[in-house]
Amino acid sequence: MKTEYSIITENLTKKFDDFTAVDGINLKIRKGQIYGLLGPNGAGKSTTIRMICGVLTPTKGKGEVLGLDLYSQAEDIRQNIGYMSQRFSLYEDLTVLENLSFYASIYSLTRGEKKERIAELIKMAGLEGKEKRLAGQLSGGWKQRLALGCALIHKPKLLILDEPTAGVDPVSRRIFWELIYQLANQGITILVTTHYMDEAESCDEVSFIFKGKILAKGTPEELIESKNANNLEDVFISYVEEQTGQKVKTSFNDMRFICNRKEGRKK
Ligand SMILES: Nc1ncnc2c1ncn2[C@@H]1O[C@H](COP(=O)(O)OP(=O)(O)OP(=O)(O)O)[C@@H](O)[C@H]1O
Repeated sequence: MKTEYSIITENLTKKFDDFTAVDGINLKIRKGQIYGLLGPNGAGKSTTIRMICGVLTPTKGKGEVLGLDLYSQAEDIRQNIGYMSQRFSLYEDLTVLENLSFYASIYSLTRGEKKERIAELIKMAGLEGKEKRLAGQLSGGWKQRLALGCALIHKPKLLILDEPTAGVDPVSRRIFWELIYQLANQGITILVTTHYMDEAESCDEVSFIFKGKILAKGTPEELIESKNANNLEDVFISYVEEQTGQKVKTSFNDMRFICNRKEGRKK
């Protein structure tokens, strides 16, 4: 498989007993790309990610991550990627510094490397002055950036983010995405799942997953054009409607209109 790609999967499939959660997924993610996986709840995004991270063995198909085989080199994959889940994987009763230090030990950084890297990451995450705060006492946005720092401690070339901005405020989301851009500009490949369509539009390429299958993939511009839509949210809804045969009743604009009318009636 070619080395210009950080992730390649062919017919990647995962079954849980008789249920097929991921059904023949083909991905080619170039080095340095920000790649988004989109899809409704239960579509199979996290299961796909867990296979790519080397924590879940596929039922069928093949794949390479950073040139490493998904089956025979899963442990090497786990060591070489950065992973951040929506639950942030922090130790809430440890301080900011202790969390970073803990992750540095897991990846066997030397004492010198550890000190230097932790200082870099504290700065990157804007956590200066908060080093001695317990992670559990940080607000959502700070926790999120600390978790990102922990995921980057060993300078991974591939960063995998599973709904990293779920539950954080809009300002924190923007700050987080600025960091993501900076990392991509440094050549780090980023695979991210999100339910936020503004975030999806910030990706270089995206795939829509529905019931374990990829329905469409391309740049956000290509997908918007292909459906003659105004934005990725409308494209997403259009695919869901096609697949379920059910019309999603109203756009947000229509809803605002309906609410205004109701307000009007009350007066
Ligand atoms: N360990 C498991 N055993 C059985 N079924 C599972 C398991 N893990 C996931 N599933 C099922 O596989 C399907 C896909 O789940 P997955 O978590 O990958 O979806 P998702 O797209 O990440 O959803 P969300 O957006 O809600 O996080 C779901 O129906 C889920 O219930």
